[in-house]
Amino acid sequence: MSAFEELGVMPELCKAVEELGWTLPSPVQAEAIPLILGGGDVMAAAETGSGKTGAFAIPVLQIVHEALRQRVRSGTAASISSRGGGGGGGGANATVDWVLNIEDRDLNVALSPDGCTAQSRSEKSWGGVRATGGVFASCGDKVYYEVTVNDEGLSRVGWSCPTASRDLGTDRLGFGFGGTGKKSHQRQFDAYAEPFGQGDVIGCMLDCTAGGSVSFCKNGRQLGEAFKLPPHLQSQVLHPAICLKNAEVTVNFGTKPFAFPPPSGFVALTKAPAAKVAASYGSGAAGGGTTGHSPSAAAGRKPVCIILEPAKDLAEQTSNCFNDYGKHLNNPALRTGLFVGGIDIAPQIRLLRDGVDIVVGTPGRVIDFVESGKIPLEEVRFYVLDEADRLIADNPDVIVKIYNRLPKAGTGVNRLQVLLFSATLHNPEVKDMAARICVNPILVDLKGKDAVPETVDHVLVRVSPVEDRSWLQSKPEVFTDGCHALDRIGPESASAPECLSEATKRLKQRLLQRIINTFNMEQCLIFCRTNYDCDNLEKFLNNLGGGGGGGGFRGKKESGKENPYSCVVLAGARSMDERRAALAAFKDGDVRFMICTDVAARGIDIRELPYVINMTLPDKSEDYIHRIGRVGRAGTMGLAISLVSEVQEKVWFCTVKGLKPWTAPDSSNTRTTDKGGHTIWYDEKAFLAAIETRLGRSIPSMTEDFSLPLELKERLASAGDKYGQQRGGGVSKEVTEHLVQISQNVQQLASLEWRVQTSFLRLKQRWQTTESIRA
Ligand SMILES: Nc1ncnc2c1ncn2[C@@H]1O[C@H](COP(=O)(O)OP(=O)(O)OP(=O)(O)O)[C@@H](O)[C@H]1O
Repeated sequence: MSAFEELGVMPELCKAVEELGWTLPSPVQAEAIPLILGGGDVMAAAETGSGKTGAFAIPVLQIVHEALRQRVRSGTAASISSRGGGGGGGGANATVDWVLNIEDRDLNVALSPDGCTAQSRSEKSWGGVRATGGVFASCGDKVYYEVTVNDEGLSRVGWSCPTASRDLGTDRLGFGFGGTGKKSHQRQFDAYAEPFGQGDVIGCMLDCTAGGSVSFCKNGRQLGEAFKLPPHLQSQVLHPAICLKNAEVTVNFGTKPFAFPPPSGFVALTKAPAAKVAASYGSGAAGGGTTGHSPSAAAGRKPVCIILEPAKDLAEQTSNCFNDYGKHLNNPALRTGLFVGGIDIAPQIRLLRDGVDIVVGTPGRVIDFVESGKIPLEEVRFYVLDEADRLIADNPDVIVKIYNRLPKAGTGVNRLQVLLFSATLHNPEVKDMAARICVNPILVDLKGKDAVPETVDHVLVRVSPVEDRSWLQSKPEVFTDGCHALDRIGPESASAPECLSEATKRLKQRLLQRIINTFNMEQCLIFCRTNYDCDNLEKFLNNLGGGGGGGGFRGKKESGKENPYSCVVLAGARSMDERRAALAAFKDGDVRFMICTDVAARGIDIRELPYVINMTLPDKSEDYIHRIGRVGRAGTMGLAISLVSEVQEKVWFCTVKGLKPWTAPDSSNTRTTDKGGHTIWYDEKAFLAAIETRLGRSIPSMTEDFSLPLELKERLASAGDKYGQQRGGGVSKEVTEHLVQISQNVQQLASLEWRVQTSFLRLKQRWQTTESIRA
C-alpha cells in the first residue's frame, strides 16, 4: 500500500502521483488530504513549494469523481460520458458530418460552402480552424485525412484538442507540421522531414494504439513519426487542425477518394466508428451517444468545484495539475476547464456548454460567467481559494458574491466545503473572510507565520552609487524608466537625490550583468517592479546578448541557451499567448532568464530553478516570501539574490495593476504624487527591514566580487549542496524524517490489516463448518 493510499487516496490518483515520482506525501499533503476527504473546511498555510496544489487537488478530484460516479450509478446524470476526457470535445459517440467547423475558426479564415477549403489572406497573423469532429486518442484505431496545398502561402496541418490554441502547435494541446519543414508542439519548432508547398498533398495520421503518435505523409510517401502523444493527451479528443498565413488548402476527411491511399492500417476519419468519435459543438453533428448537444445534456455536467487563482498563468498551471493528477480517473473521466481573461472566450463558452466538472479561473472571468449564468453553481461542492490572501486582498467582493450564490443546503458528504491555501495566510483580512465563508475551518499551519523553506539561501547586493561610480560609464547601454526625464541629473548635481536615484537604476542593470557572469547562470528568474522595468531590462539583456532587442520571445529560438543573456518576459502587460510561450520557453530551458513582475511571484512552479534575483525589493514583505519561493521547491536548493539600494529611488507610482503611467497623457509629469505627479520615492532599506523582521533574521550581503558569505559557502560545502539540485544529494531532511515517522504507522497498519484478514478468515471457516454440520 502506498503512503498516499494510507491517507485514503484512491488508487487511480495514487498511480498518477507515483508516475510523477512522488513517493511520500509532503507534510501539508499528509495533514490536509485526510481533513478534506473527511469533509471539513480547511485553511492551510505551508511554505512555498511544499506541494499545496496536490494537497487540495488530490482530495477534490477524489470527491468530485466519487460524486459523479454516484450520479452515474443512480442514473441522475445520463449525460455523463464514461470517456469524456478533459478536453471538452463535444458530443461523444457521435455521427459527424466531417467538414471544417465554421464555429471553431479564427475570424481571418474563410471556409468554402462545402466546408472543405480554408483560406486566410492575412499576411501578418496565423488563422486556424478545426474539423467538426475528432477521435478519442485512446480509441485504439488509426485514422487519416488529407490536405492539399492550393497556393504558396504558409500552412501548418495536424491535430489538436478542441480547447487548444488554433495557432497550431504553439501549446501543449496541439501538433503541427508546417510547410517550412518544421514540426511544432508547445511552440517548439523542430526540423522534421522536408518542406512542402503548392500542389503537395499532406496525409495526416493519428495512431491511437499503444500510447498514440502523430505522423505525416507527403504525396503518399511516409515521413516518419513526428510526435508521441504525451500522457496528458492520451485521454483527450484530437481534431484535425489547420493553420494558415496568406494561404489556401483543401481537406479531405474521406468523403471523396484520397489522392494517395492511406498507409497500411489507417482508415479515413469518415470510416472511424461512431463510438470512437466526438463531435464539436456548433458542428451540426448528430450526437448519438451519452453526451449530446442539447441544453439538457449540458445541464447534466455542472461544475462541482470552483477554484480561484490570482493570476492567469497560475490558473493554467493549476488546471494542468488537475489534468495530470486526474488522468487515470475514468467512468467518468473528469473535465477541468480553464476560465481566464485575455484569451479567446469562445472555447471557454463551448466547454461550459459541453459541461465541466472543475472550474479553474481568475476572479474576473469566473464572476462574468457566473453572473451571465454560463457557470451554473447549483451542484458546486468545493470552493477553493488558492493564494487566498492575494485573492482576498484584490477581489474580496467577487469572492463573497460567488460564495453567496453557492448552494449551502447539503449536509454530511454533500455539504459545501471551502478551502483556503497560501504560504502567507496570517493576516486579519483572511481571518475576516474565513469567518464569512467557512464553517469551523481547521487550520493546517505547519510552521507558523513566517515559514520560508530552509532550502532557500538569501543574500543581498548592496547598491551604492556613491561608492560604485561605474554607473558613469556609457557602456553597456542601460535603459531606465524616465522618471528623471525632467530632473537635473548631470555631474554638477552628482550628490542630488534625483541623480543618485538615476545612478542606482543604471548601476543595478550593470550589477545584474556582473552577477550573471560570476555565477555563470543558466537559469534565473528576475523580478522587476513594473511592466515597464521588465521591458527595459529585456532591452538591456537583449543588447548584451546581441539578440535584436525589445522583441522578447515571439516564437523564435535564435536567442536560446547559447546566448548567455537570452531572456523572455512574463508580465501582466504581455498577451496571454506571449506569457504562455515565455513560460514554456523558460521551463523547457530554451532561454536562460525570465524577467517578470509579481504576476509570477505566486505559485509558478519551475522545476529545479537555482536562482531568483530581485532587481527591486517588493514593498510588501509577503511578496518577498512568494518571490523567493520560486526556488527551493520540493527539496531543491535555491539562492535568492536581492539588489538593495542604499539610497532612495524615484519610481513610477502604479495605482492600478496593469496601469502604465508612462503611457498616460500626462506621463511627462515626473513630479511626485504629493505634488500632483506620478512618481514616489521608494525606500528599499525600509522594505528590507520589514522583510528581515518577517524572516526573523538578517540577510547577509555578498562580497564585492559576488562571492557568497562565508557561512553559506561552508554550509553548502559541508552538506554537498548545489543550487538547482536536491538538498543533501537527493533526499531532503523533511522527507527522511517523514519517512521514518510514517514507516512506524505503516508497520502498525500492516499488522492491523493482517489481524483483520485472519480473524475474518477464521470466522468464515467457522461459519462454513457450522453450515456443513447443519447440512
Ligand atoms: N509529495 C510530493 N513529492 C514530491 N514532489 C512533490 C510532492 N508534492 C508536490 N511536489 C512537487 O513540488 C513542487 C511544488 O509543488 P506546488 O506547486 O504544489 O507547491 P506550493 O506549495 O503550491 O507552492 P507555492 O506556495 O509556491 O504555490 C511541484 O513541482 C510538485 O510537483
